[in-house]
Amino acid sequence: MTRLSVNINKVATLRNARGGDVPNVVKVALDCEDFGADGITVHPRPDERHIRRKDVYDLRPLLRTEFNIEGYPAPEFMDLVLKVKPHQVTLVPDSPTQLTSNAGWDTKTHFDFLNEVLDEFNNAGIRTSVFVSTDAEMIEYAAKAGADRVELYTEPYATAYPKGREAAVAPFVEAAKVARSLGLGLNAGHDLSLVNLNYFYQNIPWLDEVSIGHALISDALYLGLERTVKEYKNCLR
Ligand SMILES: CC(=O)[C@@H](O)[C@H](O)COP(=O)(O)O
Ligand SMILES: NCC(=O)COP(=O)(O)O
Repeated sequence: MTRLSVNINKVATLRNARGGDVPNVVKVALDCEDFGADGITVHPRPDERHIRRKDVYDLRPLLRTEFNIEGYPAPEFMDLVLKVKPHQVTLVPDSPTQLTSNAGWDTKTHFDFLNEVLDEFNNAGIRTSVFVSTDAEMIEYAAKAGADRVELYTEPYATAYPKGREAAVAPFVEAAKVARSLGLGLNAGHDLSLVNLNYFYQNIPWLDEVSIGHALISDALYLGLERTVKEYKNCLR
């Protein structure tokens, strides 16, 4: 089964536009779970422009599904994750001011750093995932560094999909095979949508998890949250 983890960053972005507590991030997360989501993802950034540290603490005791925290492993982030102890931490190589994630790790260049960080999370009993491109060497070094899983950065797939979906998915199928041969679990995310998700899943049915935020929350404006979560779940069958 491929799990759907809903990324609720965009819900927090909307809330923060006015201050206050509308929409309520915790309620939306719990509703996503009720509507069929298998997990909740947050990506707290250092400037707290969407998910705040407080949201992470508020969510932890109330979630009933898997909690995935993504981010760059700066000391503040590591401290937060080690205190909150989510089911999974996903390491992303974003700089503090970055608009959104736009690349996977160079796991070879940053091997020693990743190895140290992964050790800390592994010792704390938190499943680890490393955000990578489809480059086989990057996946191999993620495994050597101690990752339990890799998350494939799917923006290039989403961008190439309208021009030709077979060519778009081909490097991801190869990367997924490399990950499987190394015994790594496999996640995917970034710009996945109702348009491109089912084809991705059909080609890589052994995917463990997709995390989806931007398109899903945008679709919910038209379809409503309940129908949207169900439609994304249907894409994973
Ligand atoms: C790692 C990844 O692809 C997502 O977490 C993405 O970066 C979402 O972050 P934003 O919602 O800040 O764009
Ligand atoms: N890990 C990817 C994620 O959580 C959501 O990315 P996006 O759907 O907001 O592009």
